[in-house]
Amino acid sequence: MKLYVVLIITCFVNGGYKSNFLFELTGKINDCSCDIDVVDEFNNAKIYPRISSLVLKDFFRFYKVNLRRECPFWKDSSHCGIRYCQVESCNEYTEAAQEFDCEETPHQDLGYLNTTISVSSLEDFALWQAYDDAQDLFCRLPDEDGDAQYVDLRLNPERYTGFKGKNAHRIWHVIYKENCFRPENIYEVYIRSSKLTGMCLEKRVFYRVISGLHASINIHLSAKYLLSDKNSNLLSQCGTGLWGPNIEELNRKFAPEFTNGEGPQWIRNLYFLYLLELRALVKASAYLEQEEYYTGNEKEDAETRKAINNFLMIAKEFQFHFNESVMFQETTLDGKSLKEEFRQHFRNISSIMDCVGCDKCFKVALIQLNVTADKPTNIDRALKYVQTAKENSAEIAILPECFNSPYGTKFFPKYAEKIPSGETCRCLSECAKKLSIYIVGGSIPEIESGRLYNTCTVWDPQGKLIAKHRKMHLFDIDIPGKITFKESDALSPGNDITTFETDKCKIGVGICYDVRFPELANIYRKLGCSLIVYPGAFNMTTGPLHWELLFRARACDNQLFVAGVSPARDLTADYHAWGHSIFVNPVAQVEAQAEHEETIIYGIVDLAKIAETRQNIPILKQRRTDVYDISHHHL
Ligand SMILES: NC(=O)CC(=O)C(=O)O
Repeated sequence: MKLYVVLIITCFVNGGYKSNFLFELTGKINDCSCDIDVVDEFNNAKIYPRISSLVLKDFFRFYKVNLRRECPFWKDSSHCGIRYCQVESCNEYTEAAQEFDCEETPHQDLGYLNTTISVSSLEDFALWQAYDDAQDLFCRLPDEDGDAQYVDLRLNPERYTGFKGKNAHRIWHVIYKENCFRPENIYEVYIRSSKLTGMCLEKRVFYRVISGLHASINIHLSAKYLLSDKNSNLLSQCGTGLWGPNIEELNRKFAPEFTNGEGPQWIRNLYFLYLLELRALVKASAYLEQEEYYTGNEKEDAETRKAINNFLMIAKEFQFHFNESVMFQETTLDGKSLKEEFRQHFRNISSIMDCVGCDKCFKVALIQLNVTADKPTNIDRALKYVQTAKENSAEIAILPECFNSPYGTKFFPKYAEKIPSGETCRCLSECAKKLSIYIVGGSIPEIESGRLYNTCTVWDPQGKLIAKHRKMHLFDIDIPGKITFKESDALSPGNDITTFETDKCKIGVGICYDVRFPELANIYRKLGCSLIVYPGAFNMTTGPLHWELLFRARACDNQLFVAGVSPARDLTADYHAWGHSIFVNPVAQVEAQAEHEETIIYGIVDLAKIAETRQNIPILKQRRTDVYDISHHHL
């Protein structure tokens, strides 16, 4: 058993916050025999310093959690909010206290989940798992399932909750309305403290625990608030903005004048929860004193054990513990069923936590550009669209194949540039840096050592060239009476597969005709790509025939996201592009598709969708590699 709950609560209650309130909180803690000041003194002097050092121990620092577990109660549409999961900024309390009137506009850095774990930590986790597996576990632990992963709590401070807009309210509504005991004829979501006394002790306790948890979350969010996101950039790690305490926010959440007088009661409930958890730890001390706190590092494990024992000794010294022995006294059927109801409600609330959207997604912009014969115009227009993409919160902007030159072998020598010294590259680099955005630079004719290539460059938000893909499969086709095209008359093929990393996921790159070759997409999937981008210019013959089919097929085969970005159709040009830029999800559904005119379409890459698809239709695990080798067959 880990001490997370009490750790969290005690950290919230630690001194300091009280002096920031515009109101005083003193006196008795409801349903307990102890004063606020007594708890403060005990906590600040004895508990908080110990917990602050305990949370740095690996055993507590790394927390195993399944971030992908389905919400069992409703389809969680907050799953993939734009940009990061975040807590909405709130203006004022509404009638229903503890509920804010919130704007939907996200604070851009809030909620970014940092899943960075060092290699040595990963090695340690394997040891921990082996150790856990060897134990006799009598119940199914919540973190047992295969999709659970460790997160480093130090890298994911409490400011992150994943709550967003209506979904956050829905979660609290369901918790309070459907999973809290309520006095009869009270229909508001939050029960006024004066009405709580109409319920028996057990039901009051339940309500106070939930309200205390809610208060602790709100205090934490105010304590680590995004004060300014000036220095942050879209794909950089969490924390590049300026974070700190927001006293106004704290007061808006708790001051009596903003909360119909209820805020101070919510804080009292947090104290109540603190006492209840302290008591729970003391009750479990016999067990906790024997726990090994195994992480594989003997020295640290011994230190952790020692620190826990010391902590428990101190906790036992506290004289005003919550007296749970007066609860569930009735041996009647009613008394027993109340206890069972208690258990069920707590279980439900734990499951509801899976409905807290966890953002593992990002927005990509597919820029269907009208390409002209004038190179500077093309570049200029492309960059303007990148700016629009950024303004619409896209984190990656993708340009079409041959975006700086008309598509045709006769044009390639004239428009070709060196990479990265050519003018197009310089502009892309500058733009990526200025806007702090990833740019997948469609493709341009490249010249190197006298050879021409059809090449895609990728730029990171610092303006650095992080990948370069030369079209591997040249577009040489002949459909009599329809279209004849021979890229190999002018171009040489590239010989390298190309991926690049963002801090969200790995991305594979192909160009147009490359999409027809499933092997390439298959390799990208094997390399761990979550998205494959194909700048591409199909035409009026092959476009209607195969464009959508191929993108859906690549997505379907590999259960990942696929984006195809075409130039807009220009009927005055030699080559009539099909357009129809397309964004396909891992279940092979078209999530966005353009017509043939110049436009931007957007797609959301939701990494959880990939995991879900692979779990639901596990083709990647069911491959019969034992029978696919044809070298043994007589053909
Ligand atoms: N233009 C291409 O490279 C490919 C294409 O149009 C097709 O495959 O069809």
